[in-house]
Amino acid sequence: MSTVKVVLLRHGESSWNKENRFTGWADVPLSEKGLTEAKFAGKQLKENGFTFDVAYTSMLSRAIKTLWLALEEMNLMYIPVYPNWRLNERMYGALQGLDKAETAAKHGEDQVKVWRRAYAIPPPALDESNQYYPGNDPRYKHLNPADLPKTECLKDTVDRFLPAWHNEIVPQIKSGKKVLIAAHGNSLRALIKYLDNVSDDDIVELNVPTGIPLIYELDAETLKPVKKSYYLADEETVKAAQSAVANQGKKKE
Ligand SMILES: O=C(O)[C@@H](CO)OP(=O)(O)O
Repeated sequence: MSTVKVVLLRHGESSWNKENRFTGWADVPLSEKGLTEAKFAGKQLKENGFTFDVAYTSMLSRAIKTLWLALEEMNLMYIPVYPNWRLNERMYGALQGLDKAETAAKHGEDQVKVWRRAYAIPPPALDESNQYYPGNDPRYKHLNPADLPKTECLKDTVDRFLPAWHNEIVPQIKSGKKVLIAAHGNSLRALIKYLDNVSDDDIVELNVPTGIPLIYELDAETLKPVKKSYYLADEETVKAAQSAVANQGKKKE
């Protein structure tokens, strides 16, 4: 059976990850730590013998910059890079910009966990006057306004991500290209849910750390995983980074 590898990379720490604010489609930059994580991810990929023919990313700077820095480390700045809005982070609606711990103190940790991780329950929507409404952002001017979300649960993110997977990314993989996907915590959870067929309940507990490449080995025909995906880092580092993400929704003591 022939197999293909596809690599998923969540962007490095952003300034709002650092400040613990809900981000979604808000276009915030990488923090200093995030810049370092992105370069380190590229270094790790190179040292482990990975190379790529084509890369996909979102329309958001933190994922694009992560990809650029990783590709620079790998001497792969010449490969085609396709930014696609369908790979954007899950739209966090009216929560965008709010402090996660303060929101937990105000509405309760359980409610915040629902807003952060429930599969089918979206956070409150933003309206068109909100500074983060994507309809006011020139990068989305070619999109049908009906496609622009005002909030999303993970199910909505799955629904808008998968057309990019099936129509853009899969044909590249099938033509023998090695693909790197640089995206976001929740947009990658959407893809992981699909690839691993994770149940609606189990996906609630799945967290993706920043800046650590996640390797999928897929059957070249069916594009189903032939073994469990793995991060390019030791288990302890990954677990600590995943629980740090999970704990962002807790109140401050
Ligand atoms: O704020 C966000 O957009 C995401 C990713 O940073 O956070 P969370 O892990 O809370 O879904």
